[in-house]
Amino acid sequence: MKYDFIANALSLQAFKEMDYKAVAELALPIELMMENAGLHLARVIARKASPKSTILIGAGNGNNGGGGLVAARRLAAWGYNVYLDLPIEITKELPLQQLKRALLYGAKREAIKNPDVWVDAYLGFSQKLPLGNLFETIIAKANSANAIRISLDLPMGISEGDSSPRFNADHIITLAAPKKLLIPLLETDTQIYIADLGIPEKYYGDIGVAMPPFAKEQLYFVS
Ligand SMILES: NC(=O)C1=CN([C@@H]2O[C@H](COP(=O)(O)OP(=O)(O)OC[C@H]3O[C@@H](n4cnc5c(N)ncnc54)[C@H](O)[C@@H]3O)[C@@H](O)[C@H]2O)[C@@H](O)CC1
Ligand SMILES: [K+]
Repeated sequence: MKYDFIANALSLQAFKEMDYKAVAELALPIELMMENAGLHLARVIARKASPKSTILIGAGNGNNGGGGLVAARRLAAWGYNVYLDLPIEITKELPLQQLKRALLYGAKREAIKNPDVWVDAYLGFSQKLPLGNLFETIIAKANSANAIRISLDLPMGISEGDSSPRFNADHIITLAAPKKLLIPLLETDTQIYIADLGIPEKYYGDIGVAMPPFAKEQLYFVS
């Protein structure tokens, strides 16, 4: 039976509670989950890119950005041409560490104008709307670019309680569980994947939902 995205979708609040509980109880460092998130993201990007593609990874000063920077590092290691768009100074410890690594691996700090692939790891589940001018300008440029657009976790511009311009993702790699905020996108051409971060099945069961079928597919393709 197909996994029911809608029946198992979580509010952001419920998702964060499950996620934080697993982190606290299982001694799971965020950095470990970020490494998994970034690798899943990099795998999807690598499938969509060609060896000559230019890949622009937009990263913000948070854990969503940190995941994007892990992907930048992995892709650079595989030989891809990786560029970084860092509209906000990266100051927080984890994303800063990931930035240092990505640069050492050869990613270039340059917001190129016409990338073949444009990755949105600018903001994730802690984004506050309205986004503000800086990010709205990036969204306008990205949405009019002739690029494959890929978002990590939640596209920038999608959050609870508001509507805003949003990064028009062709592909979304959402983390660990389906999110209610993504349900309207099931009716569109956007392709959604759910990536396993290693949260045990029990944590899903405890809040009354089913874990995506990660035992078989750790990067589960929804539609
Ligand atoms: N267990 C976890 O919490 C994990 C989180 N991960 C990733 O981390 C993301 C959440 O990370 P964070 O909580 O660090 O936050 P985000 O990366 O979503 O946002 C970063 C920061 O941006 C700032 N911000 C929010 N709205 C803004 C706006 N409109 N303009 C300018 N700045 C704004 C906030 O200060 C926020 O803390 C998830 O979406 C996911 O991608 C994963 O990497 C791994 C595990
Ligand atoms: K994002």
